[in-house]
Order: sequence, then C-alpha cells, then structure tokens
Amino acid sequence: MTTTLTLRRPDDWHLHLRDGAMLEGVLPHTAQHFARAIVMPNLVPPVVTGAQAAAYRDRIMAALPEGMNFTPLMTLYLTEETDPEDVVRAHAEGLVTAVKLYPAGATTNSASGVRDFGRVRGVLERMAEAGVPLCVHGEVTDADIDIFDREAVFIERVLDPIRRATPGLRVVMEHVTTADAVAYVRSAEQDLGATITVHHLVINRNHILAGGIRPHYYCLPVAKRETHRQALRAAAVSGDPRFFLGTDSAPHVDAAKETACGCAGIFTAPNALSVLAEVFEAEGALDRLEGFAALHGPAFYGLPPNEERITLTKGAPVELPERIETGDGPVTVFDPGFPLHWHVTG
Ligand SMILES: NC(=O)N[C@@H](CC(=O)O)C(=O)O
Ligand SMILES: [Zn+2]
Ligand SMILES: [Zn+2]
Repeated sequence: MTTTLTLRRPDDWHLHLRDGAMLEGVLPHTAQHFARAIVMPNLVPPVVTGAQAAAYRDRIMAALPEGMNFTPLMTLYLTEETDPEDVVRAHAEGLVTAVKLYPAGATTNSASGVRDFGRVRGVLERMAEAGVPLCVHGEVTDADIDIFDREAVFIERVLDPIRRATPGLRVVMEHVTTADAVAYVRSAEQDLGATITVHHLVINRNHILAGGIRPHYYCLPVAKRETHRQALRAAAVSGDPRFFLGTDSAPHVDAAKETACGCAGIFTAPNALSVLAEVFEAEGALDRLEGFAALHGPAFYGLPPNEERITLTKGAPVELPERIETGDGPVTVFDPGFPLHWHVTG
C-alpha cells in the first residue's frame, strides 16, 4: 500500500485570491501548497489593463507572508473595450499570462464581461498571433437556457465558432462540469485544454439540493448530474495532458453564501490537495496525480514544471477547521463529505 507520495510542487491554474483583507486571509492557504497560480481578474472593479494587473500583483506579493514562495500568474479581464496592444505588451513583458473571457452576467463579478462576441474578435486575433492564451468561463447567460445546459450550449454557440474563426488561439475551458465539455476537449487536435476543479470531482447536484439546500456546494458552473461527475473523474485521471488542475477556489464570506440569494463559489484552497489525492487513490490512479496537478498545466502554458517537490503522507484523518477567519469574516472550507487521509507533509 502506498503511504507516501512525492510529486513536483503543484500549480493551481484557476484561482480567486480577491483583494484586501480577504486576500490576506486566503493567500497563505494556496501558497503553502502551490508554487504558482493563474489569478482570476474578477475583482470589483475588474483587472482590465496591464497597469492594473501590475498593481494587483504587487498587492498579492505584499500580502504574502515572509518565507513563503509563490508566483502569481496574472490575467486580464476581457471587455469589449480591451486594447489589443495593451494585452500583447503586458504578455510580452511577462506581466500577464492569459486573458479571461467572462460572458457578461455569467458568474460572480462578471457584469463588465462580453455581451457581443463580435466586438472582441480583433483582440482575439491579436492574441492568437502573439500566443496569448484565452481562459474561458464557458456558460451562456440566456434566461431561456436551463442552468444545467448552459455549458453545453456555450460550446456549440460560442466557443466552437470562436475557435473556428480564430485559428491558433490557445483556449482553456475553465472548470469544466460536463461530459459534453470533456468530449469537446478530447475532440480538439490542438490549442484546447481544460481545467477541472477538485469539488466537481466530488459533488454532483444532489449534494447541493437533496435533503436541504447547501449553499457551500453552490458554485458556477453548477455541479451537474452523476454521469457528468464520472466523466470529469475519468478525464482527470486519464493522463491526457489536455486536462489539468484549476481549483477555482473562490472564497466568499459565510454571510454572503448563507442567505436568501447566496453567491457562487467554493473555497477549497486549504484541502484541495488532500481531497485530490483521495480521489486519485479511489480511482487507482495515484501515479497520475503529478501529471494532473504539476505537469500538464505548465506544458499547456509553455512554462517549465516546478523543480521543488512536495510529499503527501497517508495517515490518520486530516484535521482542518470547518472555516477560516479573515478580516472580512469567516469563510467555510469545502467539506468533501468523507475523511481525508493524505497530509501534505513537506
Ligand atoms: N466559480 C464560482 O462559482 N465563482 C467564482 C467565479 C467563477 O469562477 O465563475 C467567483 O469569483 O466567486
Ligand atoms: Zn468561472
Ligand atoms: Zn473561478
């Protein structure tokens, strides 16, 4: 029986760090385990320009506790007014790693996102030429499309047309939640990858709704039925380099989740790796954990994998607080619903 695992230090290819007191509260939980993370730009107001990304990166570095090593990989929030030259310059300088597309209204803090995809065509073409990857929140926002269908419809109506119209554009479908998305990514010969969260490998929609409504399992895209969760697990443990870890750890204070209109987002940073190890072990795929968490992401982004190693040790159940305290208030940590035995020990 395997009881210790040594892997290259993982990266998180989709992370929300927020700002101010929340940033200070959550950053150490990611920096403790992950070497780098793609930092989402959906602040209020969003991170739209290279100058704003530089200022946000400085705030992140200022919030990093002494002695911790962590590199934030910055993103720009795509709007219909985005200046292509600013994007290309910020990427060429190494300041910005990717650009993030939020359909307007699709998720938390997406009001400034894109309504008319025709209006960002020029930026996307410049990005394809310059090799700037596009990260996508893949859901349509039409009121007449069922929330459980919004990812699949997005692929057909928005993502596939964009990819066909913009050859060479490298796209990451973020936080995929459906068998449809897994199949679409597998069907692409090049320039398409996908992140998978830890929580979507664990919960299906019953966890949110059966036996009482559980706001801490609510996120977007919303967890789907069990067959989709199975497809995500199969993709994650397959060894296919097009799939890699993006936790989408998305902290909100409990008061904003436990309310009549609770916001979307699950905070997984403290236990993401322990849960992931449990999932890979259950699938008999511990030997593929390093690929998913530490190799496929850097390969997609054209970055070297981390040289540093971490060790996971199997033992008595991991004891984690149910919630962490931040200067903005308490934030509940994702409860996978089963004991975790894998400790990050070094
Ligand atoms: N995933 C979520 O449910 N929420 C994210 C936004 C996002 O990634 O869509 C957030 O910023 O809270
Ligand atoms: Zn999203
Ligand atoms: Zn997210």
